[in-house]
Amino acid sequence: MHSVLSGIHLVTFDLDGTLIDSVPDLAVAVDRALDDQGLSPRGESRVHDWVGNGSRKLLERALRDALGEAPSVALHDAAHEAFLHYYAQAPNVRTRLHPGVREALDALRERGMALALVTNKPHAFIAPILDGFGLFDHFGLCLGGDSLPQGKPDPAPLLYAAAHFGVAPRESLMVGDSRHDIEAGRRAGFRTLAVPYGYNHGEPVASSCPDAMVESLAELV
Ligand SMILES: O=C(O)COP(=O)(O)O
Ligand SMILES: [Mg+2]
Repeated sequence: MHSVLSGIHLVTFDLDGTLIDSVPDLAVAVDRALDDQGLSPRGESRVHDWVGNGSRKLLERALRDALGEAPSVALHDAAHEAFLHYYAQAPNVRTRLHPGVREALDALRERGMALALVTNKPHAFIAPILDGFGLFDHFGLCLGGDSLPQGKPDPAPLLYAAAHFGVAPRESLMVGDSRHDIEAGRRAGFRTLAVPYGYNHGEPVASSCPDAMVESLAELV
C-alpha cells in the first residue's frame, strides 16, 4: 500500500475528474441547455475548466462565457433546469472510468477500508453513474453538492463523512483532482492526495500542496 494510507481508516473520493472523465457528457448537456436559449455551444475543452463547484456554477460560467456578461437570475435558473434535464437523460454515455480506479476501489474495500464519495455534483446523479460502472456498492456513504448546506471547499461534507463512520479526521484521507478537494481536506484535518489528470480550472493541482500525489489510483494499492 502507498505510504499515504498508513494509519488511514476512511478514504473519501471526489467523483468528477478523479474517478471518472465526465466532461464529454457534461458538455453535451451544457451545450443543449445553451442551445435552448439560442446560445452557441462552448464545447468540451472549455467545460473542462468550469467543472468543480457544482452544476449551478458550471452553468453560470458557461452562460457568462456565451453572453460576455453575467446572466440574469431567470436565465441562469432556466439554463440550469435544462442542464439537469438533459444530463439526467444521458449522464453515462461517453463518461469513462479513469485507469486504476476499479483496481484501487476493489483493493481498498477488500482491506476493510471505509469508503465515501464526496462530490459537488448534484446527489441525484451519483447512483446512476456509479451503478453504470458497478461501483455504487463500494461506498458506504455518498454526498452530493446539495446533500448539505455547504459543499467543498468547505470541510463540512468531509467532517460529516468522518463522523458517519466514527473515524477521526487525522485517520481519514481525501482523494481529489482540484484545489477545492485539497482545501476541504486540509480544513477538515484529513490527509490529502491529488491526481493530476482531472479538472482544476486549468491549473496544476500540485499548486495546492497536497500531502501526496499519484499519477494513477492504481499506485495507491
Ligand atoms: O459538479 C462538479 O462541479 C464537480 O464535482 P466533483 O466535486 O465531483 O469534482
Ligand atoms: Mg473533481
